[in-house]
Amino acid sequence: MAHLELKGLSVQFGGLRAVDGLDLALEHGELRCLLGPNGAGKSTTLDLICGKTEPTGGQIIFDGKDITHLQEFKRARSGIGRKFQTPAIFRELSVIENLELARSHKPGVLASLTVFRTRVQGRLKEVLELVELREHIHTKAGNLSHGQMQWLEIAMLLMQDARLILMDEPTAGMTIQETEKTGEIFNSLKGSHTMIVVEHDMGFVRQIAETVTVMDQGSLLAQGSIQEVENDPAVRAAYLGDGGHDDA
Ligand SMILES: Nc1ncnc2c1ncn2[C@@H]1O[C@H](COP(=O)(O)OP(=O)(O)OP(=O)(O)O)[C@@H](O)[C@H]1O
Repeated sequence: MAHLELKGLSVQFGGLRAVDGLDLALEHGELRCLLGPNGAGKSTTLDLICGKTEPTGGQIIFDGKDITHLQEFKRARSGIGRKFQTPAIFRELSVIENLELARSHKPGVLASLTVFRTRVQGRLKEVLELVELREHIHTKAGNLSHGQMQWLEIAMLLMQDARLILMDEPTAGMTIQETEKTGEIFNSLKGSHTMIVVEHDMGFVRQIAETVTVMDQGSLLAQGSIQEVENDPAVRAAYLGDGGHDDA
């Protein structure tokens, strides 16, 4: 059974079909890169999956359940995490306080300020090591580098037990080293977390890609391995190639 399935998913804004009959299926633990020209409907697709936008047609099935009209907070509770370009971190709190707050919002865990005294062990330790913030637990989030802030937000989603993580241009504004580290983080989440990554940086896509889906004008244009997609004439015409987006 697919972890996430979109069936004929559509949304119309006035006369514009931003997402138009999109079919997509992701296996458990799969990392899917979502590519396409500006305005193709990629961010809107993520908005539809996390419940920020209500579809005008089609279905969203997550973990075998129809969540098409489920409220956004209930989707978050059921394990769908969304990372936006501007990280949703508390800049005045330390790294560890941000992570403890994220954990305390997990269903079934009582929110309590005493959690701030929790020792760095178990899942928290694992997550801190994954995002290389173990040495920065007492640093104010607002004083972290741009890349570290993005990783902290990913860590927060992991502490909330997000099992499907939706990411919109996660490497925007990152240095080459930060981008590479982000790729390593994503690669190590493969298998245990299902991810959709909207990305324009083709070098980064090559670092992390398994299956790539290309959208154009709200619909699926092509799907396959990075090589298949890069050699597809329709993709080259709409997105890559001359005047396109091959910035690798
Ligand atoms: N809330 C909204 N109301 C009206 N139009 C919208 C809304 N959200 C998105 N759109 C339009 O829907 C289309 C798809 O936008 P979307 O942001 O999903 O594209 P995208 O593929 O993510 O593009 P980019 O790569 O530039 O981020 C665009 O034409 C956009 O202007």
